[in-house]
Amino acid sequence: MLLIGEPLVWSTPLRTRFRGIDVRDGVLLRGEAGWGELSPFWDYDDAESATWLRAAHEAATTGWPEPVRQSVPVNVTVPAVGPERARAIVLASGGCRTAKVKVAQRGPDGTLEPVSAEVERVAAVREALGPDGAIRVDANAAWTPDEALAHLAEIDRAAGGLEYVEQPCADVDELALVRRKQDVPVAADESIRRASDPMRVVRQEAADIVVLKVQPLGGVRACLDLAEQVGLPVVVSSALESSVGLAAGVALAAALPELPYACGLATSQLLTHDVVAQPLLPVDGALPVRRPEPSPEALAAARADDATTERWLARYHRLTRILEDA
Ligand SMILES: O=C(O)CCC(=O)c1ccccc1C(=O)O
Ligand SMILES: [Mg+2]
Repeated sequence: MLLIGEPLVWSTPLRTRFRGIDVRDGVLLRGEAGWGELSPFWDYDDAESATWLRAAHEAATTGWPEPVRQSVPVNVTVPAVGPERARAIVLASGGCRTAKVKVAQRGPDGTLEPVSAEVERVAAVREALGPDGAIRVDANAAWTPDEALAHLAEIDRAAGGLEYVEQPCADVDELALVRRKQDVPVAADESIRRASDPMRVVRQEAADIVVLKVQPLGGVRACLDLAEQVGLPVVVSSALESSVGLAAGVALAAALPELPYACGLATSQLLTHDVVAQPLLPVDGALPVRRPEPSPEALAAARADDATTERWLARYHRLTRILEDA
C-alpha cells in the first residue's frame, strides 16, 4: 500500500453522548489519491474492523467514482435528548428538512426509555421542523417486535407520520415481522453493515430501504456494488466520522444513480472539533460534494494524547497485517 508519511491520530469530545460514547477518535492516512479515515468504534474487534481499513485504503490510494450530482440532502441527527435540546438541535441544523431521531434508548441497567420520552422528543422535533419536514427514527436494534409495534404506533402519531423506522429490532426475521404488521416503512442498518449476508434482508422482504455506511462496508465501490445487488432505495449514513471520513459518504451519495432520501451525513455537528478547516456542514439542508483536507490548526485542536495515539497506531498495524494476510 503506497501511503505518504505517518498516520495521524485525532480525538475529540462529542457535543452530546451518542451510542454510549463521549469521545470520538481515529486515524487519518494519506496516499496519492488523498486522505482516508480509519475509525472503527472501540467495541469492534480486529476481524470486523479490518473491513473499515479497506475504505481508508480506497480513499488514500484509488479515490472514488465520478459524482452524478453536486449536492447531497441530509438529515439532522437528534440523539436521545430531552425535548428542549431536540428542538435546539433542529433549529441549529443548517436548514435540514429531514430529522433523524434516536429512540429506544436503554439505560445502564438495560431498561428501555418510556414511550412518553420518545413522544416528547419527536413532538418537539415536529414543532421545530414545521409541518412539511420529514421525520425518521432509529431504534438501533433495541426493541422486541412487540415493543416496536407499541412504540411505533404512538411515535408515528406524535410525528404526524414517520418517513421510516431504522432497524427497529435486531434480527432480520423480526424486521420482516414489524414491516408486515404496521405501515411505517422499515430501513435496515445493522442488518446490512454487521451481517455476514446482507442479502438476507432482501430475500426475506425485511426492509423497504437500506442504510449504507462506507467504512463498515469496506469502501465507496463496495457500497455501489451492494446497492446494485440489493435493488432497494439507499440512504447513505456516517459512522460518526470526521469530515475526512464523511467525504467518502458524500462521494457514495453523489455517485449513486438514484438518491430518493436525505442522507445521514450531517454528523460533523456532533463533534466538538473536526480535523478540517471547513467541516462538511449542511447549507440549506444539503452538503456540497467536496473533499476537505485536514488542516494543521484543526488537527492541533483535535490532538490525541500519547496513550490514545499509541493505541490507534497499534490497532492500525494489526489491521494492516490482517488485510495483507487476507
Ligand atoms: O444517520 C445519521 O444521521 C447519523 C449516523 C448514525 O446514526 C450512526 C452513527 C454512528 C453509529 C451508528 C449510527 C446509526 O445509524 O445507527
Ligand atoms: Mg442506524
